[in-house]
Order: sequence, then structure tokens, then C-alpha cells
Amino acid sequence: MDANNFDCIVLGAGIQGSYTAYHLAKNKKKTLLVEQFVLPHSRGSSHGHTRIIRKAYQQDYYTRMMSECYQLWAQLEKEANVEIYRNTGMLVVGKEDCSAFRSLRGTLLRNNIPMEVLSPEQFASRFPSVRLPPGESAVIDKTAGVLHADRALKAIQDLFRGLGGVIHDGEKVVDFTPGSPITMTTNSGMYHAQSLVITAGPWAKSVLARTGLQLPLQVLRINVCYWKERIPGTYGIGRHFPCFIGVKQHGAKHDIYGLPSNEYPGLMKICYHSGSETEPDERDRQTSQEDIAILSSFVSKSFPGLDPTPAVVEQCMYTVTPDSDFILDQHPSHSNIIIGAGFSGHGFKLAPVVGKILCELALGKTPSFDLSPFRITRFQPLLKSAL
Ligand SMILES: Cc1cc2nc3c(=O)[nH]c(=O)nc-3n(C[C@H](O)[C@H](O)[C@H](O)COP(=O)(O)OP(=O)(O)OC[C@H]3O[C@@H](n4cnc5c(N)ncnc54)[C@H](O)[C@@H]3O)c2cc1C
Ligand SMILES: O=C(O)[C@@H]1CCCC=N1
Repeated sequence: MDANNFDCIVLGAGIQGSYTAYHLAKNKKKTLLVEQFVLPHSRGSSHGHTRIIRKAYQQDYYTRMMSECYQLWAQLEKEANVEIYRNTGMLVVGKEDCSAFRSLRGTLLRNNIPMEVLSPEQFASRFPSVRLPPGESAVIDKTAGVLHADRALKAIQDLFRGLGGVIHDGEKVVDFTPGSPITMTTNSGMYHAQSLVITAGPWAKSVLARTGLQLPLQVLRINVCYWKERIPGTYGIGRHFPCFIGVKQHGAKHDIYGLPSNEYPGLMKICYHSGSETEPDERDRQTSQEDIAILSSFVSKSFPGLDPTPAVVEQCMYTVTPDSDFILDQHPSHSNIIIGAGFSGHGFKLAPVVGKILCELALGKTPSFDLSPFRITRFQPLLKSAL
């Protein structure tokens, strides 16, 4: 077999593409994973030390997918011999009359997820360093915690290589021709494969436009803010401080979420679940600070033990769909082109199952989960392309 012929090519080595490539290699498929930047890099959506993992979701289908994700993250820890998940629990805080808050709590209850409902008094005694606004309620998702993201990405790529997978980093895909096989051209080579999985993160929209498919994806630049503890360790992982999601608190349009201080000692990560629209290659030209102003006000009201000016601000990107659900589907006109896109700022924790589903689609197998929430046809009225 020619060195440039593969069973499958995966375009994009973020967490979704890397996990897909791993599953394909486990299925003994000759797989090429192509990445435009030299690895590791910080220009997409999968870099950084930490991500939240949780079962608390508004929709049962994500909560159900998470059960298998926890098993697959544990399998990765075992196969790679690295710690990736740390259980911290996660506070979910919101107003009783907020439907999103009630849905999160309802999903936990319905699915028998280990959880706790806290009265305002219990909240005040358990978390004296956090102010619960009047009229707000809190529950704890006890399964939640922190994923060591950079470590996870490296581990899955190393395992893929160990299974015989090939990674070409620093190599940008510039063109591909659908067919059987698919022909793919990069800035330094030409390859053929029976199937192609596109997991291009913020570049998905422009990559797919080459095939005539216009997906309603919006790229947002996210300011990843770290806030200094007035007394180091107050909100520390070592003191078992949990992750949290504040559901549209203090009138904010979007959720605010946080992780205990850990990766940068004395600094707690608190971010706004939205940002400013950007082109992926123009990320650093986007300098809007609107989200930071919202966060500063939130921090001063709810976290009195933090300095309300961020000490460190890093950047990352979300690729969002109109309904915040992922796109996991075959290309409407080319069944051997598989699309994983639009992870809408919550896809990391689900990557083990996303990778499994994309692998199943690439191999023509029946997917292990119901994909109706993730189908491209749900955007039919919005799609401009001639499908
Ligand atoms: C600030 C922030 C906080 C988040 N918090 C959480 C959280 O707490 N929990 C959670 O579950 N999720 C979270 N997420 C979401 C999660 O990180 C993303 O959903 C996930 O990383 C998306 O991965 P991806 O592989 O789709 O994209 P990416 O990581 O961007 O990977 C796509 C890759 O494709 C490559 N590529 C694109 N075009 C080409 C080309 N032409 N040729 C070759 N390569 C190409 C890119 O360079 C890139 O490496 C967060 C995201 C951000 C930004
Ligand atoms: O996915 C997650 O858990 C985080 C926190 C909530 C908002 C988005 N990302």
C-alpha cells in the first residue's frame, strides 16, 4: 500500500480530531491526522490546562453520553498512565424562576446523578467565601471536576501514534476533492483516503465552504481570565473548592463559570460563556473587553475573596451553532466525508464519545447514540447551499 494512501484522514488535531483518530487506529484503520500548526499549539479551542467535566446538563442526551465519557477518560488515564480527571464537584447556582437552572437540576434528579441540593444556610456554611444572591438556589453535581486538558490532548495523540497512527503537524490542508477515494492536498503533499473526518474547530466553516456547504457557525474569541485570591488558597483545589456554573446570574445574558485555583497558584479561573465574533486567523486583532467588564462586576459581587481585576488573560475560541448543539453528521452530498463541528464551548468533556461516533460514521457503522440533535438537517431553513 502506498505511503500516501490511508483508510481514513482526520483533518484537525484538536481534542475531537485526536480522539477520532485514536478510535480509528484502535479499529485497525490506517489513519493520518493532519494539523496545520506545529503541535502543541494554542491557536484553536483545545489548548490550556483545564476544562470542566460534569454530568449536569440541561439535556438528557448529553448527560447520557457523559456516562460513557467518564469510562473512556478513565481508560485513557490507564492506557497513558497519566492523571487527567480530578473530582471536585460543581456548584450550579441560579434563580428558581430560571428555566435553564431548573432544567440542569431536573436532569441530575431524573438521571439519578449523585447530587446535593443546598439551602441558603447550608450554602453559607459550606462556602463562606462565596455570596449567594437573594432568591438564588444551589445544587452540587458531585460527579463533576477538572480535566487536565493539555495533558489529555498529548496523551491521546501519543496513544494514537503508539497504535501506528501517523500525525503530520505543521501541514495545512489546502484542498480536497470528494470521491472514492478522496484526494487531499496540503501545503506539502497529496494523500488519498476512503473517508475524511473534518474536525477543523474554528476553521470548520471555511474548510466546509470548499464543498459548497455553508454551516451556520460563528467563531467567538473568549477571554480566559484568572483572578487573584486575596488570601492564596481560599478557592483552591487543595481545599476542595468546586467548579461552578452561575446560570445567567446578576442579569448576565450568558452563564459564568469557574474552576478552583490550581494551574496558576493563587489564581482562580472565571470566564464568561460568550465572547466577541472573530475570524479564526484574526483572533488577536479582536480586543473587545465587554465580557471582562461583566466578569469584574460578577467577581466583586459573588467572590469577595478575589481581586476584581483579572491578573492573567489568555485567549481561546468557541465555534458556536445557533442552538449550541454539536454537529456530528455525514456531509449531505458526500457520505464518506464526516463532520464534527460546532462544539459551542462545551465539547472537551464529550470528546471520547464524539471521537467514537465520528469513527463509527467514517466506518459506515451504526452510531452508538441517537444523532438527531446533531444532524445538519436541523439547520435546513438556515442553509444557503444547494445540498
Ligand atoms: C475558554 C474555553 C473554555 C472551555 N471550557 C470548556 C469546559 O470547561 N468543558 C468542556 O467540555 N469544554 C470546554 N470548552 C470547549 C472545548 O474546549 C472545545 O469544544 C474543544 O476543544 C473543541 O475541539 P476541536 O477539536 O473541535 O477544535 P480545535 O481544538 O480548534 O481543533 C481544530 C484543529 O483543526 C486544525 N485545522 C483547522 N483547519 C485546518 C487545515 N486547513 N489544515 C490542517 N489543520 C487544520 C486547527 O489548527 C486546530 O488545531 C472550552 C473552550 C474554550 C475556548
Ligand atoms: O462545558 C462546560 O462545562 C463549561 C462550563 C459551562 C459553560 C461552558 N463550558
